[in-house]
Order: sequence, then C-alpha cells, then structure tokens
Amino acid sequence: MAGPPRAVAVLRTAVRPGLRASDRPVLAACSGGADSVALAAALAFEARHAGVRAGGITVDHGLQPGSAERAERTAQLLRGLGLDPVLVRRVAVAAGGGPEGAARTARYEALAAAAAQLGARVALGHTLDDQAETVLLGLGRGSGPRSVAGMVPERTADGTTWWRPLLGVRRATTREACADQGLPVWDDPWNADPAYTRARLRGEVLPLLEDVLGGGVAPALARTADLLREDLDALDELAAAELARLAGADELAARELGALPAALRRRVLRGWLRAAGVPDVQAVHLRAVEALVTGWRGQGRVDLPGGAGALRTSGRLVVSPPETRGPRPEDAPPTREESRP
Ligand SMILES: Nc1ncnc2c1ncn2[C@@H]1O[C@H](COP(=O)(O)OP(=O)(O)OP(=O)(O)O)[C@@H](O)[C@H]1O
Repeated sequence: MAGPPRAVAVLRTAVRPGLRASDRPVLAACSGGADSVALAAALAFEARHAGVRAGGITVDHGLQPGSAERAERTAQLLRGLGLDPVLVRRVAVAAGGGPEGAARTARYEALAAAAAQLGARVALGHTLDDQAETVLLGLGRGSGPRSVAGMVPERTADGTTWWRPLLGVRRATTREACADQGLPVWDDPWNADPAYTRARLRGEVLPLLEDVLGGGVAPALARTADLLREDLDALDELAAAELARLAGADELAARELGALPAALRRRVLRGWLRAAGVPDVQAVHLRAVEALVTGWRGQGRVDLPGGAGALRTSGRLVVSPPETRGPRPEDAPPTREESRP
C-alpha cells in the first residue's frame, strides 16, 4: 500500500517522537500560514495514533482588515482536521513600538493562557528556515551566543511548554505538504514586507548567501545553532557548578573567580547577581562587576539595576540586594525583535 506523499510523511515523522514521548495534550498554534497548517495536520493525524489529545488555536490580532473572518476560517480548517478543542482568541495589540513585536507579545500571552487552561503544551510551526534567519539576526545584532544558538526544540518558560517540532523541516516542505493534502494556506503580507528585517533576510540576504556560498546555507546555519547550543549548555552547567563552589551567602570568592576562564567567570557572576535578585543584568553591569576581579585597583561600589550594588571587600565580592525584590528573571532579557519564548 502506498504511503502518504513525501512531504506529508516528513511532517508526520517530525512530530511523532514528541507526541509519543508525553501524553500531555497539545495545542497547535496556527496562523493559517503553510508552516502551522502543515503542523496542525500532522499533529491531528499522529495524535490519534499516539492517543494524545490535540487541539488548535488561532490568534486574531485585529490588525488587518478581515482578520476576524480569516481567524474563523482557520478555526474551521483546524476543526476539519479533527483537532479538539479549537479556540479563537482575539487580542488587543499594544500601541507604540513596532506592531510586529507588540503582536508577538500579545500572541504569546494568549497562547500561554489557553495552554494553561487546558494543561497543554503549545506546538509552534517554526521551521529550519526560521531557525536560519534567527541565527543570522543574532549574528548581525551581536546580541550574544545564545541568540546565535537559535530556538530550542522544547522549552518551558513561566509554566508554559513551547514545542517546535519542525525546526529540522524546510519551509518548502510544509507548503508542499499542504498542497498534497489540499489544505488552503494564507500568506501573511507582513512576511514579505521589506519594512521588516526578517522579511529582507528571507527575501534578499539568504538567497544571496545561497548563491555566493553555493547552496546549503540554511541547513548549515541551523546546524551551527545546534552545535553552539550544546557548547553553551555545557558552559552553563560548568558555571553552575563553579557558582555553587565559590558562592557563600551573598558573597563570592574574588581570587578563585579571577582564575576562571572569562566565559565561565561571566556566567558565574551573572548567576550570582540573579540569585541575589538583581533584575535585568546587562553586559555593561557584568563588565563593571568583573572589573572588581580582573582590574582590581581599589574601586568602590558598582551600582546595579534596581538599586542593588556590588563591591569588593577582604578578597570577596559582596552584593547588596535591590531595594524591592522583583521576580527573578530566568534568562537574559530577549532583544526586542526576538522576544518570543
Ligand atoms: N496568529 C497566530 N495564531 C496562532 N499561532 C500563531 C499565529 N501566528 C503565529 N503563530 C505560531 O507561531 C509560529 C511562528 O510564527 P511567526 O514566525 O510568524 O512568529 P514569531 O515567533 O513571531 O517569529 P518571527 O520572528 O518569524 O515573526 C507559527 O508557525 C505558529 O505556530
């Protein structure tokens, strides 16, 4: 018996292991675009076989004419695939800043709230090509190795689990899978609007790189992200062990810290400041605190966000906590455009 068309099989294979690994319900986040429609179809099919409950959700940002009708059509499509429940969430997008970033923030909040209600994890349709664009954006912005390391296949943040099973699948394959199954897709005009950096990377920079480097650029960038992520995870683990070794109650042994390689030293410092409740620790703060170790010349207290401060005394770094302790951020604050979880 002939199996499904190649592209459909690729999509199903991509979601299968994740569905079999956990019986937690899944909510397919669907914009109506090819990536997330193909994802929803694959999830609907494989979830039945895995005995996992799979629903769908589409968010209406209310930013384009006809968006409510389009959201309703997407919801019908999801119901037709057999997903249950299927939710439509209308969000209010904050004014000010870029509309793209504000829409993303509102969308992720709505997805997280719906997932919490259902006890589900959220499946997102980011593809290998999205990963490649993310890596290039991170490189170009100089926003640190974590942004160059791209998106992770699964991540829990603030109680919501975000699952990206298509990070190894090409965007063209999702389109093909939709065509093979006769599924209508909607092309968001924003995705091709040269006003957006990501759209220009997609439409201009990556094709040029492909041409100059002779192909294979997107998979190479995605592979780079995977390798880098492994290295960074290992460094984070080593740094956590060093922090446990060197930190006392709100203090840190300066000489031992100075003997560590810079990549570990900065991670230890960042972890230490976060553990002390210092909010929003940026590279500039880190450098100033690090100078108490690597460039010690008797300098005074380093001021930190939230009214906190760090100083060196008797061979130890001491942190005075912020005036009012806020929530402790788990990760570095994301850059504006990349504020997705
Ligand atoms: N309106 C929407 N409703 C539900 N889910 C959505 C919606 N828009 C996007 N998504 C989900 O998010 C995934 C990624 O979409 P998209 O690339 O537009 O978002 P992003 O995270 O903001 O990334 P980018 O930086 O590329 O804009 C989609 O594949 C889909 O799973």
